[in-house]
Amino acid sequence: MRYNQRLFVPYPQGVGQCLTEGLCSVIELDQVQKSYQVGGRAIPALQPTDLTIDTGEVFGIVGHSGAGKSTLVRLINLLERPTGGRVLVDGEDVTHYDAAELRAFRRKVGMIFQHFNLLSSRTVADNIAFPMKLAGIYSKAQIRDRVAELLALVSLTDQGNKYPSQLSGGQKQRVGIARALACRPSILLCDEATSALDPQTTQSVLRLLAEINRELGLTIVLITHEMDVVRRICDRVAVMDGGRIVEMGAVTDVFLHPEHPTTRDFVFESENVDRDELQQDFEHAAGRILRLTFRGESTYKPLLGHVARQSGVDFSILSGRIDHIKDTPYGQLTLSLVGGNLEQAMAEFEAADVHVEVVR
Ligand SMILES: Nc1ncnc2c1ncn2[C@@H]1O[C@H](COP(=O)(O)OP(=O)(O)OP(=O)(O)O)[C@@H](O)[C@H]1O
Repeated sequence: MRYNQRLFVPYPQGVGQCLTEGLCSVIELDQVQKSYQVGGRAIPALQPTDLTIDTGEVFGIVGHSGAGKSTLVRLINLLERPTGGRVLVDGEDVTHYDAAELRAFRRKVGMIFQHFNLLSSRTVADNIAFPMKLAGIYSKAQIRDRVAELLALVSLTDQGNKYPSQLSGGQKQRVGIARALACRPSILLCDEATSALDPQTTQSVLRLLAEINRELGLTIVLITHEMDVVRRICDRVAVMDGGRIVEMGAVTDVFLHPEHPTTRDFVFESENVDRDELQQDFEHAAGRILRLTFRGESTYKPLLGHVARQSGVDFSILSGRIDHIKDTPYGQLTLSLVGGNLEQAMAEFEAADVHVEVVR
């Protein structure tokens, strides 16, 4: 039998057991590519891609419409078959699984969707139970207990007998999350899971996903077109454009120092920065313009007054913000500086672990 025993030990030992060993759910794409056949022509959607997502990571994939995000994610659970390359989970090539192996594999990879994809004619409890019933390996008691556990996990204990049409968008997505977790997957794929929700509901669904990641140790792969979603819960991010990954790294690095133009667009958009307005402000400002990036501890240090006194520079603030990237506080300030010793001021900022970029 070719089954990866760690992935396919059935409930209840299953994934919990392999997670405590810290072994489950490393996803590797090895030169994976995908073209769709349209009218006899091959339309490339994903160029050959190498990617490793580690156990317990929250990995974000951001990109504009048509960039290839959904294709990439659907290749992970083989909802799409690659036209080339291999998909490996825990070092095992899953690309050539037969139908039975694929069914077992998919139980270990939950998925949630933008429009929830709930069965409207079934109650909340039945929606959550559905994948377990489909799997045909769980007893009635196991299903009942698991549904109760999941309703509590997503804070819907009293809603089990309602129908999806009686729920808000946020509640529907909570049902979607509970259903995705029913068979105790080790990987959760989220395809634009918060795109149909208002900002407040988005926050609460993201908080729930972060909690699930932290407490259950699930690996989460999350597609979005909003950098803000990435900033709030992801550890690493890949930015996609034209069917390829154009930039990838820790969210703090990519977000604070974006290099590719597409990444820069996403970051500016998420910061609500109007670049034309900013440019006009720059034109009115005297002296040198510096962009300072504070990260972690340095965010809260009373540094500006100290540097001004030491170096004798005068400054005015052109733009600024303080926020968090996951749990790390950061700040960004754009200053115009006149007089004094500019070199000394820059050296003082850098000595305090502040990244200094000369804008003008
Ligand atoms: N089933 C399909 N048949 C033909 N072409 C497809 C199919 N699915 C996707 N494509 C094409 O592949 C490319 C990538 O699509 P994909 O859905 O992966 O992008 P995306 O980044 O997820 O976009 P969106 O954010 O709009 O969902 C697009 O050009 C799209 O038109």
